[in-house]
Amino acid sequence: MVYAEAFSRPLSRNEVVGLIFRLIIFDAVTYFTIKWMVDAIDPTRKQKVEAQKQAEKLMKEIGMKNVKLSEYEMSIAAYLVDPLNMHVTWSDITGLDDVITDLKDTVILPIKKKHLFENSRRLQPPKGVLLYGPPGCGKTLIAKDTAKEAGYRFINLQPSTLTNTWYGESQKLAADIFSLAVKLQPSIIFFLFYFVLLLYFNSDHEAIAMMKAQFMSLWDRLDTDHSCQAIVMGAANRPQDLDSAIMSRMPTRFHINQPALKQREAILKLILKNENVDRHVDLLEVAQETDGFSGSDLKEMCQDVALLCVREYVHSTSEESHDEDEIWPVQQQDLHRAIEKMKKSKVAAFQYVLTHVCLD
Ligand SMILES: Nc1ncnc2c1ncn2[C@@H]1O[C@H](COP(=O)(O)OP(=O)(O)OP(=O)(O)O)[C@@H](O)[C@H]1O
Repeated sequence: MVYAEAFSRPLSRNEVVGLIFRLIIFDAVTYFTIKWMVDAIDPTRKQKVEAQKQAEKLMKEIGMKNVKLSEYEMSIAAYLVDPLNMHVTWSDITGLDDVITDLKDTVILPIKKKHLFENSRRLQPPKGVLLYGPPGCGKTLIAKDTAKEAGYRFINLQPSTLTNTWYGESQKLAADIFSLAVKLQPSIIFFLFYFVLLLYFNSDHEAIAMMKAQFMSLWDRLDTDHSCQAIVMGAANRPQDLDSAIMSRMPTRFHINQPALKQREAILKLILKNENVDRHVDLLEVAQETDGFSGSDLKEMCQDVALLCVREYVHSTSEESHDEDEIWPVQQQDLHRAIEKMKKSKVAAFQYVLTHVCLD
């Protein structure tokens, strides 16, 4: 009754201003309350805040602190590496000379000599490059070296960045991956098309299907814009698991194979080059014993050997007499023990995957 009376007469100017003011306050309080509630129940909130801090630090380091980034761009930029801060060189990779030469000619040359390709419609730096082969054989290392030599910023996209998004957020994230690559150009976005990401991409969930469609169309836009200096590089263990839409966008492909005997010997030499190794150690014999090992397995095995030598030294001498220079050199039998240990752990890991992943 009171209200009816109040609204039956025209409102004064002050009353209108007061009403608008109250409405604004009410809307603001509602907005911030809902935002606070969404943030409070968002399980990825903490991760996002940390990513934001890291992204701000990295953007400052590359002299782009005034470039405005969205929340999703921040979470992707947290994995940015500036080529000037990359401590990798081609000499960190061995046994892959043919692949590296081919990659330098097909990917790096058109980037570095862009002016020679400017008037050509057919010869443009590739926008989609796929490195495929077994795990631990140097794909990530090669992608980083490519970015370093080309002088491109390297965005190492983590599968969790895509898959940990809320329902409905993934489309926004897909758009922001590409907008960030453009803002940070020249840049390489590096995807690991592994188990988690493949499950995600191959899902027939409606929201993911929409995200994928948008992802592909943005990728096409990047591909057709010749002035844009951004490349998508992907790594996959089994290219046959990749969707044909993804494969067709990565026509430049390189097979990174499991290292053969001579390559394993070269990788062992490289990994052990600064270690104290007994001069009687025969690395060819070690390479023969490590058939089926990846570069990453060899690295892990050598780290295990180094640890073994330190451990044995520490246990066999008193604490007062510990001296780094006295740790005895790596012997053939140390390497042999580490190989056997590694083989056992590979079998155990394989059995675990068979029973827990394949049978689930
Ligand atoms: N050809 C190689 N020469 C020298 N080191 C190598 C080589 N291959 C692998 N390594 C060693 O193994 C580590 C892992 O390699 P990298 O991460 O590049 O492999 P990947 O193929 O990307 O593996 P994944 O498929 O598991 O992601 C490297 O940091 C390096 O120490």
